[in-house]
Amino acid sequence: MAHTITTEHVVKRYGSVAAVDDVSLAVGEGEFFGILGPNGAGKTTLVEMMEGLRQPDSGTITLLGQPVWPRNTALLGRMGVQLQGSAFFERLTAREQLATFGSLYGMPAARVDEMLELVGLTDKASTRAEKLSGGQAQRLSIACSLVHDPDVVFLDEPSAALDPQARRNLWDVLRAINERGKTVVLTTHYMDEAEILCDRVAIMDGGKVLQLGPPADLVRDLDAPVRISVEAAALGQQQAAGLEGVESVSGDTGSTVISTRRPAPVLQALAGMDALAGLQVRGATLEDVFLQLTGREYRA
Ligand SMILES: Nc1ncnc2c1ncn2[C@@H]1O[C@H](COP(=O)(O)OP(=O)(O)OP(=O)(O)O)[C@@H](O)[C@H]1O
Repeated sequence: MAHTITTEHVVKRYGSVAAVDDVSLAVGEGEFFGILGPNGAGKTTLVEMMEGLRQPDSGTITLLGQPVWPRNTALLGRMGVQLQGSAFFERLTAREQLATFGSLYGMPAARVDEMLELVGLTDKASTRAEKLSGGQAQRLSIACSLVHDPDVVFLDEPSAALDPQARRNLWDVLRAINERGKTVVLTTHYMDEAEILCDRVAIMDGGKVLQLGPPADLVRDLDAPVRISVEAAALGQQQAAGLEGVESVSGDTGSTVISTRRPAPVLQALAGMDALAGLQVRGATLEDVFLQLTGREYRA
């Protein structure tokens, strides 16, 4: 696969803090690439260096085959950087915002309507930016980053502060962008978002990339047990411990929770005992990957 972005041994320090500490990675063409980590992990610093907005202390970064530092204006038209909502011209409507950005790049007027459609804001075209909801403003800022038809789009925590429904709507927009062939680099501290959207994800903490790969592979490589829970009234802990394939049993409020790497015989036994009330089956997630890598719970 051709590489759209490469970073080699990139380091950025602020005083004694290594915000980004020797990061080497490559983002493929057309890839949906996630950078995941808790607050302060170094995500924004890394992405801003990829965008050519901050200078690495050492290491090299290329974007579309060219060095990004010193500031490379030839790359500006080929990358889209999501603006924060506060960067809007407050008194302009959604359509006027887009038209303003588009005209800077000589884009035809029809492009504006196409972008409004893409992010689901056609019916808000005449609404002023200051009157948009949080989710609508985020989508408009994404449309602004795409209006000049860049090859690579950087989105820094686009779903922060959105309610669950607005986040899901945004995910549809992000998928649509990637399906148009754009390389997407997304930073997020939401594990589920990274798991659902990204082809590959780099898990960062303390300035380092701790793990990198497709979310499903990272989870599978853990070889973590599946947790099966049923109502405690349907199955006691002692009974559960005697079933084939059970590794350990615990309980929480009103439930019996079984850990197993062989869920099939356990589920079969539960069905046979008519003990499926309140059944929940939970596989490992990226949160478990983070826990294993760092020895601590993930707290965004
Ligand atoms: N301009 C700066 N001056 C001093 N320290 C900084 C600066 N920018 C970032 N840092 C520090 O570098 C570390 C990484 O910050 P960064 O913003 O890259 O993390 P992040 O993963 O994007 O976090 P968040 O999810 O909170 O945005 C933090 O310890 C932060 O305090």
